[in-house]
Amino acid sequence: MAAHNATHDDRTAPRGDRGDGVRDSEIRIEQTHLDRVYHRLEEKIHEAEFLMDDAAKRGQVGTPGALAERDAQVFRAGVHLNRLNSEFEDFLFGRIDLLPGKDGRRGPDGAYTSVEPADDAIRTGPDGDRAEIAETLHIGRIGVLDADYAPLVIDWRAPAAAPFYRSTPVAPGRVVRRRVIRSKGRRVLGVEDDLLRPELSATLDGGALPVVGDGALMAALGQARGHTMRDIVASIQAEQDQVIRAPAASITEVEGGPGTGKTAVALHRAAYLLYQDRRRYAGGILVVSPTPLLVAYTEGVLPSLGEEGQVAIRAVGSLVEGAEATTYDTPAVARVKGSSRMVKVLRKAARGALELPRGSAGAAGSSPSSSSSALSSSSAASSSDHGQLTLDGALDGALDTHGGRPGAGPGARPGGPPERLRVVAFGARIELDADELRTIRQNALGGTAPVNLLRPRARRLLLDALWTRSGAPRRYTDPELAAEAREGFDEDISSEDSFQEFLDAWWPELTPRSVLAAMAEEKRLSRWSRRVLNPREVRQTARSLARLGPDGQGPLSVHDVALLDELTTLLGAPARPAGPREADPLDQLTGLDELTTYADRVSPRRSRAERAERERADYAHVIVDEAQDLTPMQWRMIGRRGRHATWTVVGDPAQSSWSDPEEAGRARDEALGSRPRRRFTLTVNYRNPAEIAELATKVLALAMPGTPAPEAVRSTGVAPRFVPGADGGLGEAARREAVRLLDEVDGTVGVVVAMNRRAQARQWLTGLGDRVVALGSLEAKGLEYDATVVVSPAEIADESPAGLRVLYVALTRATQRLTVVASDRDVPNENGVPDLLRE
Ligand SMILES: Nc1ncnc2c1ncn2[C@@H]1O[C@H](COP(=O)(O)OP(=O)(O)OP(=O)(O)O)[C@@H](O)[C@H]1O
Repeated sequence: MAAHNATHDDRTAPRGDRGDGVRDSEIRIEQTHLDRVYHRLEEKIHEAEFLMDDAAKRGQVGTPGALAERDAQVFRAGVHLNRLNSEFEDFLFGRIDLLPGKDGRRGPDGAYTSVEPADDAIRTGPDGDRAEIAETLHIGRIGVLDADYAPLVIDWRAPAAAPFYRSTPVAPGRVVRRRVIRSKGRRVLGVEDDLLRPELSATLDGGALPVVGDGALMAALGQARGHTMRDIVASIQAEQDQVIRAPAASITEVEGGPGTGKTAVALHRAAYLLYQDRRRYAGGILVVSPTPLLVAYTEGVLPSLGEEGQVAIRAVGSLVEGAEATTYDTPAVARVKGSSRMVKVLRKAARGALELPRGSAGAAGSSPSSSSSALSSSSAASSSDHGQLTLDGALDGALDTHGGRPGAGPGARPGGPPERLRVVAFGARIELDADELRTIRQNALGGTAPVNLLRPRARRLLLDALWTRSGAPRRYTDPELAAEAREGFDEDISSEDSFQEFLDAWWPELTPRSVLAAMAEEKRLSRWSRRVLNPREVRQTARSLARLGPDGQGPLSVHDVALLDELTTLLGAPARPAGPREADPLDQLTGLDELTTYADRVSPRRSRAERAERERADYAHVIVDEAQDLTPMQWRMIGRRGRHATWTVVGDPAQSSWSDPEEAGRARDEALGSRPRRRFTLTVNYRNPAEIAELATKVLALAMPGTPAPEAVRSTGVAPRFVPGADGGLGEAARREAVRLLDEVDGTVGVVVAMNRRAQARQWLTGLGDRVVALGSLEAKGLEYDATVVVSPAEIADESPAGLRVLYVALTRATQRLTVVASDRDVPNENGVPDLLRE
């Protein structure tokens, strides 16, 4: 596609327009239609309010069935009301004028179903081709029918709306004119038309079909950017529409360069899937985004499309319940933590942590005070119902687990797990020593089951060993009597608090955070990562984990979160006694849309943990944005959340900040499984003007030689600006350029720096207001600004092995203007152009 010159003047210059008179009268026509739509919406709101009232009255009937019905009705009416009451900025945004359909058939919404025009739709005569418009459809965020069930507005996701997006001058189908309507609240502000069959003289109600403006896309692209992304529902392009409406089954993979609309398309696809099969996707759609900044940037898109609630947009560093990554690791550490080699290390750590002193691996439920209660309960030796079994007070090991405490008895390694279990049974002392306990532990740990879930097995093996040691098996020849005695033996020993205390110390319940924190000890990590990590990697990784502190509650890095998730799987959730679950009236209902999520939201009866656990596995569809950045460990984490899901994966290998794409590719294949894949490529850059795209392409050629760049769709006529900043004056130059750009553009300005300059860059911009932001190179991912200042390309490129690709990302964030500030390291030429950006 040729770059389109979209200066302000050009955009507003009418093409087929015959003056403001036509524009105004066309606006009036659309206003009349919008008034009808709002009148109908008001009627629907009254209906919904009546439904709510009626439901409230039913609530007085107390049968569970009636209550459930009321809840469902209130819920449905509430959703309906909410959607209708939402102040959609441009509720009605499109219109298509169509030729009659080939087969003359109409669908349930009253629109012709055929994509192709009827054979006799176009009449060829001496003055050229002529046709009469047979059908006009208005497209909006939700569908509205009039009282006779004729469509006033077609939902943008309905099949009848597809020609609005799909038709092109090359393949117009039935569409003669496509119109984008701009409105605010209830007022139509403007219309922009595209004529898809310009050669045709078309008439509408006997008059010529007027054409106003120069197309909506250019108008949309030229608008100033704010701090949040806008939906593109009024100007989705044909290649994007193919992705949005691709069938949900299996896996949809989308690649495309910067600015091709991958994020926008992914979010619109979520809305489309919900429209297509609300019941199925009410199970939840997960959108995984690389950074919290991108989450905040994109969060408003789905509500603007009328979809809220069913879609969770999460940063990859916040995917684990309760974990919120706030820091970034250095590239070297990130490389280790992201690598699938960590699986082996974590497996060892999860099992090895059982050997650690209590407190260092966070044994839940085994506090120091519970140890001293072991002392008192065990010293008051109890006598059993059998009168023959006594638990000795000398559970030395259990008491010694907090090494160095006064009263620590012999037989325990200071600071380590208990090394001796001693009980009195059948009038005799029975003891298991360190070697025996170790063998029992190893037997219990056999296989790959989660460590916390093996505690009952370990407990049983301990009791087996004590029973054998007691000599009792030899005393009972009658198997029935033996079984009965054994039952009593087990019951008596396990019911003692002190035995429980021993177990807590010897097989503590491990938490993922505490195991991760335990890995901060270099020697220990070296043991757990033998033959997997080299000494340098061990040292760097251990040092980075020290941030977590001894209790593991310190700040997590983005890459720590995937490790936590892996550990959660390796450790398993500790067994909890299952509490009785009250019947939820909403659960009894079937066949109602959105109930699952509603029940989830409102039911206080379901525990947080239960919800978190379900959330881990139960997404119906997973959308991964910026997929090229995920590390193997992150793919494993996301894979766990989409085991039964269908997927949409969007990304651009040329923007990957991960150093080993092949390793990540394998992990991605594993997460996605063997289901068939449907691949799409987006080819048009809607963000960058051609001048900026051209500069970025130079870096692309270095970062990924041979990769085609997407074609920029417009041009501003303004080339990127280069400013030598010299090291001492970098901040000054960056600030000066930011100020200049704030003056030149209406919207936002982003100043992108190498990650280690983030704090400094924030200082540089102090006092410039909230239209300007400082960003580390990795944080710029997915975002866009009217103008950007990229500070020292060389520093960004040298940051990591993927530095050139990260620089490519930084250079492709601007919609209008780009300034590059060079440091000495950039070796700028006399025009300030850094070495990297020259031919
Ligand atoms: N059809 C369209 N109509 C109007 N604007 C569009 C369209 N497609 C994309 N855009 C705009 O282009 C910009 C880039 O879109 P988006 O961020 O989705 O691209 P991306 O491919 O995810 O980019 P990146 O890979 O750089 O993150 C956004 O401002 C988006 O709104």
